[in-house]
Parts: sequence; C-alpha cells; structure tokens
Amino acid sequence: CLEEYREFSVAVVTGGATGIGHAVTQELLYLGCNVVIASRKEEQLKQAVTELKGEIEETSPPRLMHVPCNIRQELQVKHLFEETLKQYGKLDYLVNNGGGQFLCQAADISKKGWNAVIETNLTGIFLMCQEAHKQWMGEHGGVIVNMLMDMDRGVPMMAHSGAARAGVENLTKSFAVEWAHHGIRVNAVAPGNSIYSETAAKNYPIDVFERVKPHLPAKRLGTPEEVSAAVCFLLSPAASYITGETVHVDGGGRLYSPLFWTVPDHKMLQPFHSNQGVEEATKPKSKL
Ligand SMILES: CCCCCCCCCCC/C=C/C(=O)SCCNC(=O)CCNC(=O)[C@H](O)C(C)(C)COP(=O)(O)OP(=O)(O)OC[C@H]1O[C@@H](n2cnc3c(N)ncnc32)[C@H](O)[C@@H]1OP(=O)(O)O
Ligand SMILES: NC(=O)C1=CN([C@@H]2O[C@H](COP(=O)(O)OP(=O)(O)OC[C@H]3O[C@@H](n4cnc5c(N)ncnc54)[C@H](OP(=O)(O)O)[C@@H]3O)[C@@H](O)[C@H]2O)C=CC1
Repeated sequence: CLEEYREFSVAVVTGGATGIGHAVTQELLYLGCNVVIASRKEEQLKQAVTELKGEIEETSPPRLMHVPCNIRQELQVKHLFEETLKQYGKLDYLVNNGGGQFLCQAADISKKGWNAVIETNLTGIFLMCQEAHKQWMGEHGGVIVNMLMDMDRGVPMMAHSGAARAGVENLTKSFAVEWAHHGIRVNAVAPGNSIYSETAAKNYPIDVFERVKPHLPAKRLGTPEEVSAAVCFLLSPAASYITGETVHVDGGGRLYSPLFWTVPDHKMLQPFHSNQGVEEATKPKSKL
C-alpha cells in the first residue's frame, strides 16, 4: 500500500525551505512525492529548490516547486492551492509547518505582537486547512499534519504561541471528526523545544537550544529528520486509522524538562484559613 503514497502524490509543505520543513520536503521527495514548498521569503525558497533538485531526477513538470505565500494572507493561501492544482492537478498531503514566535514575558507582549503570532500560528493554519478542503480535499480526501509545540504545561516566555498551538491542537480534533466523511485524516506533531537547525536558532537573541539540552532525558537535541519521520508516518497509509491525534517528538522532554521560567521567592499566594475565610467571605467587597 505504500506504492500509492510514494508515487505521484502531491504535498504542500509550508516553511518547507528551512529546518523541519526542509527535512519533510527532502523525505517526501525521496519517497517519490511531488512537493510544493511555500513561505514568505522567495529567495530562501529558490535556494532550497535549487539545492533539493540536485538530489532528484529531472522531470516535466518538475517534482519540486515553490510558491511564495504568507499563510496570514487569505488571498495568498488561495493562490498557493490554485498554483498547486494548476501544476499537478491534485493535492494529497498538507503539512502546516510554517510558523514561529518571539521570546517575551506575557506582561510585555504588545497587541500587535500578539496578533502577529496568533495570525501566523492559529489563523494561518485554519486558513490553510479550510482552503485545502475547499479547493480539493473536501471532494477527494487527503491527509493533513499540523505542527504544534510542547505546550501542555503552558509556555512561559512564549504564551502567545502556546495559546495558538493549543488552539491548533483542538482544531485538529474538530477537523478530524467533521471531515472524516470526506476521507480526510488530520493529525498533529508536537516537537519538543529542542529541534536544532541553524534557521530556528537564529530567531532567538540567546542560545535557547544550549539552555534546553542538559534538561532533556535524551541528553541531546533532536534533529529535523526525527520530526520529519513522524510527519511522513502520519501522512502514510500506515497511519490510516489514526486521526485527531498528536505525536510528540521530544525525546521525553515534556515529561522531564523544567519550564524555562523561574518563579521568584514570594508570599503572594496566601493559604485559605477557615475562620478568616468565613469572615472574609461575608464582608461586602463591592457595591455590585
Ligand atoms: C530566558 C528564557 C529561556 C527560554 C528558553 C525557552 C526554550 C525555547 C526553545 C525554542 C524552541 C524553538 C521553537 C521554534 O518555534 S523554532 C522556529 C522559530 N522560527 C520563527 O520564529 C520564525 C517565524 N517568526 C516570525 O516570523 C515572527 O516571530 C512573528 C511570528 C512575530 C511574525 O513576524 P512578522 O514579520 O510578521 O511580524 P513583525 O516582525 O512585523 O512583528 C509584529 C510585531 O510583533 C512584535 N515582535 C516581533 N518580534 C519581536 C521580538 N523579537 N520581541 C518583541 N516583540 C516582537 C512587535 O510588536 C512587532 O511589531 P513592531 O515591529 O511594530 O514593534
Ligand atoms: N525547532 C524547534 O525546536 C521547534 C519548532 N517548532 C515549530 O516547528 C515549525 C518549524 O520550525 P523550524 O523548522 O524549527 O524553524 P524555522 O525557523 O527554520 O522554520 C520556520 C518556517 O516557517 C516559515 N514561516 C514563518 N512564518 C510564516 C508565514 N507567515 N507564512 C508562511 N511561512 C512562514 C518560515 O519561512 P519565512 O520566514 O520565509 O516565511 C520558515 O521556513 C514552526 O512552526 C516552529 O514554530 C515547534 C516547537 C519546537
């Protein structure tokens, strides 16, 4: 059954030029799929296409193409799927990998910054899934994988992104149920905060990956290829009975690593005492 997966399938991978997305693109090409990579920086996309084309046979149409697309922009998302269908006439797989955030304490996140992260990591994924459904998968089926993060305990210093990814995890479940009868499976992959690539690292003013490393059960960082393996498994017919699920690729980090936030010593969360509680509770606190 893997033949059907390998030959002539068509995948759209956002953020497919760098880091995890690059590894997914490379693996899908190796498996025989046609791949469309999409993100904002066209030069970066072109460079990845040139590099990856060197690893595959020349065909017409070429098995790898790029479409510049900011997933926050509805019209660009629409254009991405139109171009994919014009070139290949079908769409089997969608990997919503493009995204990111900046380090900032929650109290200091500006509304503009909040909106930028939510639009990228939640609304963008929603628009991508909805348009894939509308233009192709609603009628023909398909498989979607959404990229999350390690967010189950909250994400201090990245609260905006944690909120967005938790939203995507829930969307993943809703789509999995609503679209099952269209033959669509929808799953998610949650990488630990530990998947090293040069492009991921350069987004941060400090060496976040060096800070994370000693606290991982694996005692090493993860590779983009290790995340890609989970994505490609979920896309494949080997995962035909898996939908609405999240696969964690974190070397056990979510079970063991501390949150990278130190709570200062304080006495601000006082215990409840019953005497004090009764008196306090009966005192009028407000006129409302
Ligand atoms: C000390 C604690 C140690 C903690 C260790 C924690 C461990 C963390 C491990 C990390 C794991 C890795 C996770 C990854 O996800 S790696 C992938 C990273 N890749 C990216 O993040 C790339 C994509 N990111 C972005 O494009 C941007 O971050 C953004 C999502 C915000 C979108 O940017 P866009 O270009 O569209 O928007 P702007 O640049 O115009 O910004 C809009 C407003 O957002 C605010 N902003 C943006 N950057 C920052 C910043 N660095 N600090 C504070 N605020 C920021 C700001 O309000 C912008 O508006 P203005 O420019 O007008 O001010
Ligand atoms: N590395 C890690 O440890 C972890 C990564 N993740 C997530 O995995 C995904 C891949 O990250 P990774 O490969 O590590 O890092 P990278 O920074 O290499 O990849 C992020 C990719 O997303 C693209 N992107 C960002 N914003 C948009 C947008 N608005 N529209 C389209 N594409 C966009 C970027 O391209 P461009 O700038 O050209 O648009 C880039 O190719 C991200 O969602 C990331 O947050 C989650 C947890 C941990």
